[in-house]
Amino acid sequence: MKIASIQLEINDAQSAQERMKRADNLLNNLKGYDLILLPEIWMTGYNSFDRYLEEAETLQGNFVAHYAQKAKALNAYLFAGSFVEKSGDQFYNTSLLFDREGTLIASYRKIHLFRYGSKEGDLLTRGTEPITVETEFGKVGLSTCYDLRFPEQFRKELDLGAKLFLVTSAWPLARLAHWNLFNAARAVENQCFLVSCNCVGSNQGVVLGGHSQIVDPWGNVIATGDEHEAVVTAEIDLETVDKTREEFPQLKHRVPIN
Ligand SMILES: NC(=O)CCC(=O)C(=O)O
Repeated sequence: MKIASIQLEINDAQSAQERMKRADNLLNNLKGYDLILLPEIWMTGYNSFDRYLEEAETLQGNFVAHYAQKAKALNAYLFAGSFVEKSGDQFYNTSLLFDREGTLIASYRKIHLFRYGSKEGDLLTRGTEPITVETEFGKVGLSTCYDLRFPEQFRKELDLGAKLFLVTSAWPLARLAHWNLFNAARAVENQCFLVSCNCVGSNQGVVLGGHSQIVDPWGNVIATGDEHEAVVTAEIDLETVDKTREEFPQLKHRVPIN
C-alpha cells in the first residue's frame, strides 16, 4: 500500500482557489499511490477563523465534488483533509475519505474542537461519532488534530476494527514535541499504523509544525517531513498489524477498567 501525505504550505495571502490549485499541482504528480492525504481546513486555513463561515460548503458543494473527481482520476483513496462544512445552521470541521471510484465512503466531524487560542470551539459544532470505514486494505479510523490528545477516541476506533489511523492536522510548531509523542503513542498503544498530515507555513501568526508522519505499530517512524512543504511517502503492509498483535499480544491483556 503506497501512501503519500501532502504537507501543504499555508500562507495568509492565498485564496481558497489558489490553495486548491496548489494542492492539485501536487496531487497530479502522485500517480501510482494507493492512499493520499491532505491536512486540516487547508483550503480556508485552520487559523483564518474570519473566513470560516463565508467559505463553508455543504457536502453537495464544490469541495466534495472536486476531490471526488480527483480521487477517481488518480485511482487512489483520497483523505482530502477537512473543510468547514455547513449543514442547516450548523458548521463542522469535517474530513472526507473517497475511494478509488471517487465515492465518498466516510465523512468525520471533528469531535474535540480546539479552544486554546482558537475560535474553532465558538464557531463550530462538535461531532459526536468516531468514524471507521472498511477499505480494500483493512479498516481505517479517521480523526483530526486535537483528537490526538484523547486516547479514548483511538481506542474506540480500535474496538471498531481499525488497523490504520488517518489524522488530518494543523498543529503548530510550538507544540511539536507533543505532536511527535502523540503520533507514536496512538500507534503503539493500539498496535496500528498511523499516518498524519500536517500543514507548514504561517497562518495568522501561527507557525505550523509539519512533521507529518507514517508510524508503524511498533512506533517506528517510517517516514516524516520537516517544517517545509513536502510529500511524505512510504509503502506499508497492514498485515504487519496482525503480525505485531500476534507477536506481542498486549491487546489481549486488556483489563476492563470501570
Ligand atoms: N487544530 C488543532 O486541533 C490544534 C491542536 C493543537 O494545537 C494542540 O493540541 O496542541
